[in-house]
Amino acid sequence: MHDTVIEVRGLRKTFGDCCALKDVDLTVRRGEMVALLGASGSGKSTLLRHLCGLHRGDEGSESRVAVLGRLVQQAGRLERDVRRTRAAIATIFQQFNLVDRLPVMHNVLAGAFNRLPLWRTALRRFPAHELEAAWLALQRVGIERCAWQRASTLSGGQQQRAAISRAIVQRAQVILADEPIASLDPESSRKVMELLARLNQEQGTTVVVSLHQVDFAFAYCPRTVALRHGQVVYDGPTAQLSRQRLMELYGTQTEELFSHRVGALPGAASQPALAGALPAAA
Ligand SMILES: Nc1ncnc2c1ncn2[C@@H]1O[C@H](COP(=O)(O)OP(=O)(O)OP(=O)(O)O)[C@@H](O)[C@H]1O
Repeated sequence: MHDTVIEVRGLRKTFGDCCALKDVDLTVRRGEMVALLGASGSGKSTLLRHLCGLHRGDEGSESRVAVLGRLVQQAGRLERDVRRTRAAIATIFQQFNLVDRLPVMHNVLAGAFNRLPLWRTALRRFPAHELEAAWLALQRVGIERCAWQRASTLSGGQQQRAAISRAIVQRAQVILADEPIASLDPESSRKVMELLARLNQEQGTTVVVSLHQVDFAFAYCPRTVALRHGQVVYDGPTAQLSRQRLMELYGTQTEELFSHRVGALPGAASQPALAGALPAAA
């Protein structure tokens, strides 16, 4: 068993004349829940997409990404058996990545595709134990009543919970969540973050979640990695990210990182030390 689950070394990504990631180094250990914080355009999505091989670093650069002890990419080239590594990584995106026209149940069962023969997934003939696992996963996130609705009929928060159910069925060891709460109301945001935190605490799933709002990082993520202009500018305990430190890191962009009252977040109540580090709500 590898204690290091995510290892990024010298990751560099250039889009045209925009250097989106500049020699990023990152190590995430098994069972961590890490917030990836930064203003718009700081490189959060780009970094997450490199972790699962949806983006490749600059060719010929020193860039190296390994997940669960297996190489994902090196020097801008994807590893040949990246699919095997991806099978253990669940991705949850801001724009709910479900198949709209399919029932929620079938979307959740997609988490089992990696271990089912192709004919079963093509004909949607799922073994009883997989159906049961999907049902239990839907129960766990509290949307089992929506199981046979089309995914498109769910609210944004319910769709994110369906995506979390799919990650459960996938038995993912790593969840990469790219601004999963960006378009949700505060109550739905809280539910989604609580579910991610519970998976992390109860099953030891390693979670890296990019967030716009620092308040949610304080409430749910013990560690924060903060990006600015494609560089890691802070990597450490979220509790040590005072408002002043954020001002130093983000300057005029700081306000963009605060959008909710942390007092409204139950998780924050259990971390009173963090609340003192937060600014008064606007
Ligand atoms: N496919 C692309 N083509 C060109 N430029 C891109 C592409 N993807 C990202 N970029 C640029 O890379 C930089 C980092 O973008 P990224 O989406 O990673 O930021 P982000 O921190 O996730 O932002 P947001 O919070 O707004 O989603 C930005 O300047 C963006 O314009």
